Amino acid sequence: MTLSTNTTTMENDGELREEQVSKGLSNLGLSATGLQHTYLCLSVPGRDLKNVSILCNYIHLQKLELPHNKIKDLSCVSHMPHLIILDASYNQLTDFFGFQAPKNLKEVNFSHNQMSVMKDLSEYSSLTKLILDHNSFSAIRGLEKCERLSHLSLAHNSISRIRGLDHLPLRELCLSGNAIQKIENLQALRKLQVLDLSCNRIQSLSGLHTLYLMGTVNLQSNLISEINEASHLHDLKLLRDLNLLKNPVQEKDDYRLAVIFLLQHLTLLDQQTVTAEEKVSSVNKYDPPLEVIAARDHMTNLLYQLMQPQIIFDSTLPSLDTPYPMLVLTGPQACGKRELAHKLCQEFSEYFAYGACHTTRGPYYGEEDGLDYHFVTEDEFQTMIQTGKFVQTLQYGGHWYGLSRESIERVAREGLACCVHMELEGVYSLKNSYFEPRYVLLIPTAVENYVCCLKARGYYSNAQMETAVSRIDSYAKINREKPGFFDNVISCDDRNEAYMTLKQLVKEYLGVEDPGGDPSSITPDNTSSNSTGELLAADTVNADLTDSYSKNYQNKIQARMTPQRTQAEMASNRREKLIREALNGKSPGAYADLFQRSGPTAPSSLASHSRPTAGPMRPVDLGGPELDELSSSEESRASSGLSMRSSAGVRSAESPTRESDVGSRLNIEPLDISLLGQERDSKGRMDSRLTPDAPRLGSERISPTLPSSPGRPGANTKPVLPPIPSGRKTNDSGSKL
Ligand SMILES: Nc1ncnc2c1ncn2[C@@H]1O[C@H](COP(=O)(O)OP(=O)(O)OP(=O)(O)O)[C@@H](O)[C@H]1O
Repeated sequence: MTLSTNTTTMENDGELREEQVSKGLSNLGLSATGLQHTYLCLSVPGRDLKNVSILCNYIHLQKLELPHNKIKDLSCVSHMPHLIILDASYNQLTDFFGFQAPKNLKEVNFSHNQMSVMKDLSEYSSLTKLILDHNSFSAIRGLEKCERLSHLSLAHNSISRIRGLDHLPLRELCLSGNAIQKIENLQALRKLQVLDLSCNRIQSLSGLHTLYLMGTVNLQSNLISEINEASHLHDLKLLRDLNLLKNPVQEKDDYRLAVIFLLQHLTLLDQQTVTAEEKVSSVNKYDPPLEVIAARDHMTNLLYQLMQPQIIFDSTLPSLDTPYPMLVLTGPQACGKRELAHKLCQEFSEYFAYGACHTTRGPYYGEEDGLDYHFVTEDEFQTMIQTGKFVQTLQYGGHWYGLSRESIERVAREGLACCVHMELEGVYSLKNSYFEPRYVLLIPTAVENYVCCLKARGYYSNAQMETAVSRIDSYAKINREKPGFFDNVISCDDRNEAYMTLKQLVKEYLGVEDPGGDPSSITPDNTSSNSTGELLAADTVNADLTDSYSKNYQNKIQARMTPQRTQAEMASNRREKLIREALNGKSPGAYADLFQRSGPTAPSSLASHSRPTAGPMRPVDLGGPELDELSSSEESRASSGLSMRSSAGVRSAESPTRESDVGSRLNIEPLDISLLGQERDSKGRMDSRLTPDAPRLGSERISPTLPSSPGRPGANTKPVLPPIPSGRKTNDSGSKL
């Protein structure tokens, strides 16, 4: 602190007198660091002084404060070799540093004077702070050698270009109120922390992206009109305070949220604190996490569904307590999910049928409406959303995709499990629903092969391909970080191998032998019937799926499907007839036991012990409530579980052969995908074929009694894997084989 003179008498000629000096003198001072220093200070503010030549005699002054006077000449400073701080603001100085350099001069304030030209300050190498506001400078120059200058202010001058500051160790720079149109030549100011460029004519924020220590940027009252300009500041991780007030960009819709999204480290925007709520809202709006996308999608579809007139018993689908078996193949676009789903449904037609989604994209070559997708217009799709037809939807690659309730029901009415394919968001969305599918992730591990597949299709732009490739990581990350999210993971680098693995997996789920017998025994271009009487396309297994698109994939599929569909239809009709009869009490037959007991809610392969081979069948012990405890809900289940029962994985108690099969199958356990994720990490590639025998870590075992998604409705009451239908086979007379 300095002591100011209280002198009341002042000579009219504006000359500083001895007695004023003596009153204004003080030898107390505090250094900027707060350490006590003894400065020899003179402070004579606001006395209309014009002539301070008397100060030539005060050669020991270290701090001189002469603000708010009318001084035009400061040459006396040349006689103060020890001067450290000089404040000559609000005077009439025209000469910039019009004195010989005091060797240790550190801080100078010449603001509110009449200077117009900066001169070379090479001799002032000790300068740390220079305030030159409200002068008439039109260019910055002469500072090159000021190697300690950390604070420079040239506000309210006539500067139109930023230059002459290269490599200065500036921490604060103020160029407010000039005529600057462009942020330039600041790249080398690596230590800059505070920048004030307010009240200029700046339109773009480019030119700041390398200033990594920047914490505060004031751009109030400029001409910034695009929100995207904020992305130039994206890499400035220490930026906390940004002021864009009075810029045209403020008029943009959602300006604040958008800027907060782009600059998530901000704590102050336009002089207002950025709240945590704003940060969350901005992320949810501009880059919603998959969970949020899925939650919104689920909410939308559920709400629209609930808004429709409800029809009791119009659905064969289960309720919250009775999961309907579905198989969901997921993975990045063009990884072959759809082909594998078709193939699987074809070969396991007694168990699965393909659930075709709706899409607004046009059919690719060879695709058929109703078989691959239901191709609909944008309007039709939106109408379907608003009439509550969808279980989930997704906008992907500019098109809508949606799985309709009817697509699933159509399959459920046949007594079959529905097999669908979808992207990750769809999986998240389904996990919100009352469906409890098994999710099999098909993931490319050889990226080059995958890119080749994408290119081979010839449908996708480079950007689309890049997106698809980048999503591989999303799938891998989730698999790694959320053990149990996918029930199984299969590498799809080789489609044939992938199919064999998938098939093996499904057989384990179902607990069946190969429905097609030994595939290697099937010769191309023939069909044969296997032990169960199913017709199999001859090249089902051996077909080279990798280039199936180019080989008119559709024709092949159709050729294979036609006889089988007939077969499947016959089987379905038989099942439906039997179920109806059973419900009417006419014929207990093959389905009677389905309505008398509670079916297991996870594949028997997960059970830890075998069941008795005869007598009333008990559910596999999954660590859940005992059969007796469940019996109270059985009647209601029986009335609602029309197709669910037939597809609930209940095995026949009357089939010892199958029971013994079950016993031998009890060793088969679900693949340990958490381990697989780790393997992929450590090896860079997953094993292309994942077998149930794959090694696993005991601690990472998936417990069948664990809820698959904690917090999900019903998750605490259901096992992780819902049942796949037992695929009860019937001969023509309807009795079990
Ligand atoms: N209802 C849906 N919800 C979410 N994703 C879906 C849905 N229907 C289809 N998809 C996915 O949208 C993506 C784009 O579909 P597209 O038909 O272009 O690819 P595809 O040829 O079926 O891919 P793939 O060969 O992997 O099956 C695919 O990954 C597909 O699985």
